[in-house]
Amino acid sequence: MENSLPLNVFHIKKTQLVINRLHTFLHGITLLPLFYYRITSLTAIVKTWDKSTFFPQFLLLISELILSFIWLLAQPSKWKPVVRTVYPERLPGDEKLPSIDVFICTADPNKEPCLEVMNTVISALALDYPPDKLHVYLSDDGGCSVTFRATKQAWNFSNFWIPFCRKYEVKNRCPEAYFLREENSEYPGKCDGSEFLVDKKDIEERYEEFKNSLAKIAADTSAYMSKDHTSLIQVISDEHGNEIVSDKEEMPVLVYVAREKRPSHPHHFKAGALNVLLRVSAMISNSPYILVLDCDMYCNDPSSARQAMCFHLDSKLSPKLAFVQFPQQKFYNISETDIYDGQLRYIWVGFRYFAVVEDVFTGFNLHCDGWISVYIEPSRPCFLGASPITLSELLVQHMRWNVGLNQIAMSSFSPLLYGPLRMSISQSMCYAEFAHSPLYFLSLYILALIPQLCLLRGIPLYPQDMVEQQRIWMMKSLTSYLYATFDAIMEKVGLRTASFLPTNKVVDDEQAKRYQMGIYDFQVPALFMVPLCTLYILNVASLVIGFGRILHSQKGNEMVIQTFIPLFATVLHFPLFEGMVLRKDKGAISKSVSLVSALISTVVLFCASFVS
Ligand SMILES: O=c1ccn([C@@H]2O[C@H](COP(=O)(O)OP(=O)(O)O[C@H]3O[C@H](CO)[C@@H](O)[C@H](O)[C@H]3O)[C@@H](O)[C@H]2O)c(=O)[nH]1
Ligand SMILES: [Mn+2]
Repeated sequence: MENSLPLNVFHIKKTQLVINRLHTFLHGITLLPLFYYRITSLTAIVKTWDKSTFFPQFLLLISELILSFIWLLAQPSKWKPVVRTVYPERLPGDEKLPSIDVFICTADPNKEPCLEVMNTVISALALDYPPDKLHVYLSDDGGCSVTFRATKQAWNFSNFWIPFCRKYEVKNRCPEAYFLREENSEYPGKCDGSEFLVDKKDIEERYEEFKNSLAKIAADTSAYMSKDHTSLIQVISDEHGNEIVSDKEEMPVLVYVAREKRPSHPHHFKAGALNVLLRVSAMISNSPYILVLDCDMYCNDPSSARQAMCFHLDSKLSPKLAFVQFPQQKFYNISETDIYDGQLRYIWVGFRYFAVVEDVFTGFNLHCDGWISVYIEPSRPCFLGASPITLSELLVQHMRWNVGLNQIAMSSFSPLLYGPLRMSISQSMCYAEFAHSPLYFLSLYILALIPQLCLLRGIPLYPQDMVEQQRIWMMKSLTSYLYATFDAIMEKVGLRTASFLPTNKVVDDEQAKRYQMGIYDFQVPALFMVPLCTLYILNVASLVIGFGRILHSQKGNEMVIQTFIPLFATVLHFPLFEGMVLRKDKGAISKSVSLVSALISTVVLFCASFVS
């Protein structure tokens, strides 16, 4: 009988949707005057053919076009944000669940430590899924005896680890992470009693033994990676002579696979390894679903497979569903950067070799063929990966990804060409955003060089009236708008009647002269000048103090971006500085205004230091 309750639901994040769309709209609107200015000034330059300004303006136009292009491509992915929730407890009984093959790839024991790889293998073996329906395949692209021997040790340890996890419903089934973080408190019900403490001590000792055995293997086995060897496929089983667990629980299958490699034959890296696993698993377990993991991505939540089944067994989704994707920015080893990806895919496409980002490319092809995918971000991350922790590793990793993205962008599979006929425009745009993101380099080089060189040569690239507009708008906002609001409120509550003060049309010669020369006339009532001068002094003071802090304190880095605002204000309103300090003419800011402003600023600064 069909269960009437849904296995999964999704909600549109309405507030996020409104914010995103508003942002798209506002950003889009602001781009228009920028391009209008760029194009009109370029046409004017073309008419006079002034080479010194044409090239910088033209390069800036290119840079802004690229940035706007990628910005535009990024919009569909923000258009309709959704959250998905799954109900694994509504899944049919274990006997009705389909079987799963887990693929784990490793390539090089020198770069991917055996202990880490084996932890991933063990966490996959310990998934909360019927053991007769779970098969874990480890592809060893290095074909190293170290990895092979370590796999056997991992199997031996799992024979104790898995029953322990099942008995105490351990949530974190990656042993290294479990012993590191002591998560028992999550399940106080199961994990108090003295029996637990005895069992835990026992399993902890076994884990130490396991680690020692790996260290021993590493010490006396060669980590040589042959590029010329036949294949080795072995279903790992209990070896004769090993301690036999008396009441042995049922275990999943673990298979070690080192594919054949020949120097003359391209092996296609991870995609090649995955396709070999597809063929090998077809002979052994041939499960309809596969879970693909990198060797550094351990299972952090044993229910991930069941969570994915909430989509695959949903009769509305399943006919078209190619894969379930879990979030890509969850790491166990980092502070705040980078990417991992754990995916469940149907056996269909084999994995595409074409580019070194086989994950993006395979996903793209599946979507082009009419398959759909779902993305789920549970509050407890299902998988945790390792991210590079040195700049060098990070830059190399991103270079590989971007080589792959460029391979796609520059081919006939370019998402904007290949996609729109096969999938929706918005979906093509999402892939195109990825594929074209390497182009950022061009924009950034232009922006990092051209305005700077033009500044040295005295060539203006942005409209002059933009500066004036900004400056006057700020002056008006800080004074006229403020007082106008007060006035209106006072009038509303009957404390004052509104009046129409006509603007002065009498022209003073000196004032007219200054106006013609573009010099500000600061003969303005103190009521207007004092707030402006006070805020200016405060901004300058905070800039100076802030810079000092950045140079002298360790946490200074956090403050860098924050100095941009006072820096901008200081530069934009430089005429106020001239008016207070440098100018001596009649239009300068009066001494009394400067003095009062300086006094108020000091009081504010004093109070601020008092508060902190
Ligand atoms: O010839 C190879 C090279 C790599 N790998 C494995 O591929 C996985 C990913 O390699 P890694 O060096 O960890 O690359 P990352 O940049 O961290 O991986 C990201 O980028 C890859 C595409 O470049 C995707 O395959 C991964 O899923 C994604 O997490 C690892 O398990 C490797 O062992 C192989 O099996 N054979
Ligand atoms: Mn990785």
